[in-house]
Amino acid sequence: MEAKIEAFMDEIKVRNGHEPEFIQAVQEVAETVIPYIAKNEIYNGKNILLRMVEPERLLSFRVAWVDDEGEIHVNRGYRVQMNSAIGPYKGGLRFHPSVNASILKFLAFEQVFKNSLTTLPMGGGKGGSDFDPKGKSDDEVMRFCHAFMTELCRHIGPNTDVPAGDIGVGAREIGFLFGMYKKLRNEFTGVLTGKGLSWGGSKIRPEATGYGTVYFAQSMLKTQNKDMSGKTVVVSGSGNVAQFASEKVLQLGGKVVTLSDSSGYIHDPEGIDMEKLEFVMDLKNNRRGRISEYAEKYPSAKYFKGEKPWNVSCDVALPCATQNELDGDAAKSLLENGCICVAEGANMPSTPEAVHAFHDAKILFAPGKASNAGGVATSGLEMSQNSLRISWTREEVDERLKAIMEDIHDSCIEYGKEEDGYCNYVKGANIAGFVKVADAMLAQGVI
Ligand SMILES: NC(=O)C1=CN([C@@H]2O[C@H](COP(=O)(O)OP(=O)(O)OC[C@H]3O[C@@H](n4cnc5c(N)ncnc54)[C@H](OP(=O)(O)O)[C@@H]3O)[C@@H](O)[C@H]2O)C=CC1
Ligand SMILES: O=C(O)CCC(=O)C(=O)O
Repeated sequence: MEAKIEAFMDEIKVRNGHEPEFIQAVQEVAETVIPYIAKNEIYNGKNILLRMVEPERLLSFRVAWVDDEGEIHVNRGYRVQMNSAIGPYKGGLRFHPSVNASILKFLAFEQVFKNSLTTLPMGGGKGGSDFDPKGKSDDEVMRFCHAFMTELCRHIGPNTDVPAGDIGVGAREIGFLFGMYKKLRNEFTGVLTGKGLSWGGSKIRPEATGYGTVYFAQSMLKTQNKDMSGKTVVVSGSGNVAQFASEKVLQLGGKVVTLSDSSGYIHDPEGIDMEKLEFVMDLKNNRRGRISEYAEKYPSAKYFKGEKPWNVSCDVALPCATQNELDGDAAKSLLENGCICVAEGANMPSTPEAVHAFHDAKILFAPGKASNAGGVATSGLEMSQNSLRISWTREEVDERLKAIMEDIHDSCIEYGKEEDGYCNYVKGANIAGFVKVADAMLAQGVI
């Protein structure tokens, strides 16, 4: 079996040799799905996985825009339309200077499995740009978003491809993108999710990724007759996912002791309560400041410049910032300090070495494609509400989100439980996500 996986990966490396993040994401899937294919006759000889790793379409385009001083800038825009076997392409847009084809292909590939797990009819895609919104005025961000959409609008639509937010793309950017789409196409449709509540957005969508991650962690803890109450929780990031994961932990009686950004982390041993979290939300969402300001405001906290929070002792860790932010050494440190549960809010935040360490220690570990699927699931609910032209209540959406996260947990258990009773959630998520997409691909023939 190892030789089979190696041969498959050799082929992937030849075609995508300069794309390390994409190769990393494919390797993780190949290790769990290829043995499953081998045992299941219907998938044999169909080259399904080889077809799944090749994007159906990869668009790259110039985005030219003018800054406040009248200077012209050029960025690169992308949309990776990875797989549409079970529904229109669906997945976020990322605006960050690190964005390139490798990062977007890894994200789009993971999105295919994640969207399949939600039980909703959504294919997988991802897009974005190397544009850096940091330090830009609202007018500059608006001009960039408008320029980006003048090209993207030709390739998306409510039944074709429905983008949303990701790193660097929040409510402000979705508004500018939606405005330009509506103007160019002269139609008011659910072409983007994460919209404002007065113009087609869904209640709970802003909260959904963070809340869903904690609901998933709660389901994992339940398998050991434990829950979030009284747990000390280390969170990384301080953006959308980190903020609402922290809020849900607090609501469930846990104690959040860290938050971070790309400059460093804060440790508040007294806990980040709701009032302190509201300060962070205003700092990050309105004033667009740095997390170091938290330690200036609250003397109970210390700021650690240039460091990550994984040395802080905790019961539960929620990496909610970015890919590969938690490496093998960080995993060792978490384990030594008593961590029993890791649920990824970010996409692929744990390196392969970290994942192996968690599995070897047999702690509860959930990969992002399962635990952070609440965001895209609620985007799917936003699409349903747009189609029906109705708006569900907060309670209704939250109940559906909870039910979807429980379903995903059940699927991971179904496909990931090992002989000794340990659940390998990575294996479970990969196989459960694969089966639905592969069956649809088989039914639709070689296209
Ligand atoms: N938004 C959503 O609905 C979903 C998001 N995700 C994933 O969750 C993660 C966070 O996204 P989201 O909260 O929406 O994004 P935001 O832009 O709101 O926040 C991102 C956070 O991560 C930090 N960060 C970004 N890049 C780095 C880096 N290279 N090193 C260290 N810290 C970094 C940012 O710090 P700084 O401000 O300094 O850049 C910020 O605190 C991403 O992996 C995303 O793909 C997954 C599912 C859905
Ligand atoms: O809501 C969406 O469509 C996208 C969410 C997303 O980008 C993700 O799940 O990583």
